Amino acid sequence: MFVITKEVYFCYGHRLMNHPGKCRNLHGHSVKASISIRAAQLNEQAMVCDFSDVKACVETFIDDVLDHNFLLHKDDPLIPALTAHNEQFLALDEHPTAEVLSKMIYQYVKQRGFDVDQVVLWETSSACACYRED
Ligand SMILES: Nc1nc2c(c(=O)[nH]1)N=C([C@H](O)[C@H](O)COP(=O)(O)OP(=O)(O)OP(=O)(O)O)CN2
Ligand SMILES: [Zn+2]
Repeated sequence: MFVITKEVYFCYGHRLMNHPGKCRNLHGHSVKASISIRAAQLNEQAMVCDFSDVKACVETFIDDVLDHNFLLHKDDPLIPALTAHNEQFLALDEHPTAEVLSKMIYQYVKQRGFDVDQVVLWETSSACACYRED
């Protein structure tokens, strides 16, 4: 099995509403997502696939949905105030943890036909979450 990995960088604000510590406060991260694609056989270019194809796929999702957005749980009481002030946010069914965001990226890239091995989201330089299946 061959595995390639492409890294992409982006930013978001969020909070973890039920967190017992400081992560319940509004704060932001400048993060790295590592998207790994696998293949049992290489293509005619001797590649799993081109790094740039992975980048083009994932950047569409990240630019449109996650980058410089404000990620909140759908029950966050801030949402009515943000809506009233016409501020942008993304309401999620789950808390916006690194685990949830890595799964969102995984599912998007998989839906676009890539055989995704795993997605790792580095939320800080010392903390990451990984989503994979099988
Ligand atoms: N399993 C998870 N734990 C935490 C998440 C998460 O998404 N999944 N998120 C947070 C915070 O949002 C934020 O990422 C803070 O993380 P933490 O590593 O605690 O950040 P610090 O910089 O304060 O940690 P240091 O130990 O000082 O590096 C919290 N937990
Ligand atoms: Zn955080």
